[in-house]
Amino acid sequence: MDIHRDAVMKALINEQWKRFVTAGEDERQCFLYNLLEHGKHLKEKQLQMLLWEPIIETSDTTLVTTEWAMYELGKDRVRQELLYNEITRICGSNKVTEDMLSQIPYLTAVFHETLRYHNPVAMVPLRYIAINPYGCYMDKKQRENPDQWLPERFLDPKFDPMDLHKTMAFGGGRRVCAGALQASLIACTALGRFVQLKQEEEEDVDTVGLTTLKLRPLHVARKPRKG
Ligand code: HEM
Repeated sequence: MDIHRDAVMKALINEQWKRFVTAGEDERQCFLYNLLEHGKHLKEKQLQMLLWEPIIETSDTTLVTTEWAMYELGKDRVRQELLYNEITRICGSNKVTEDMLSQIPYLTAVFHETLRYHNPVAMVPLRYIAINPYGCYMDKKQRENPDQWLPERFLDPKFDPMDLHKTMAFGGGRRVCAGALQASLIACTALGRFVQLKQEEEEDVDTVGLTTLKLRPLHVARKPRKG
């Protein structure tokens, strides 16, 4: 793991460093440039870890939530159909975009219910105390059927549709997640697109081929098998 991480971070830093040489002032306004410019005392490993952590914490949480939502929808044909119909009603044959999300409440409900049911951050540190969200979410006194994945619970009028903090997934207080809106937009748009793709192009999508091409260089993936 260490070797892979080091190799990826080294390649990423080198790539960006080359870009910074020709980039304008505006394009240099980023976390990495500031680290490289003002963190000359940092060892290479420290630099890599400072970069690695936010990448993983922001992309892993969002990706894992999207994956769990797809898993739950994949198991639940009825709710998958419901979501598909709602998306089609709003978007027609167009692809889901971020600006349409506020009109598709079931999609955001799927996102929030997935955060509740498969919380990607197991412990939420509120600095002086740590909260166990799973314990709170599964409390039968607080929620009906807490052990079931039921997105409709977040359609209850007691929840503000635009509230990103229907669960404790993004923490709270001063250190509340700075990317909650972005995570919600990315995950919901991706989910919406996957559901559209699944229903409309089910027959055409060669998922095995796609994965193979992504994971292996093209010339290797295309090499005909012997025998
Ligand atoms: C589903 C996805 C995500 C979840 C569940 C999540 C959860 C959290 C939690 C619980 C914290 C608070 C940690 C603490 O109290 O120390 C946090 C902090 C933070 N998150 Fe997220 N996060 C997600 C996605 C993102 C994304 C996409 C970004 C950026 C684009 C982001 C940026 C941040 C930042 C910068 C902080 C630190 C805030 C601070 O300490 O002032 N997060 N996140």
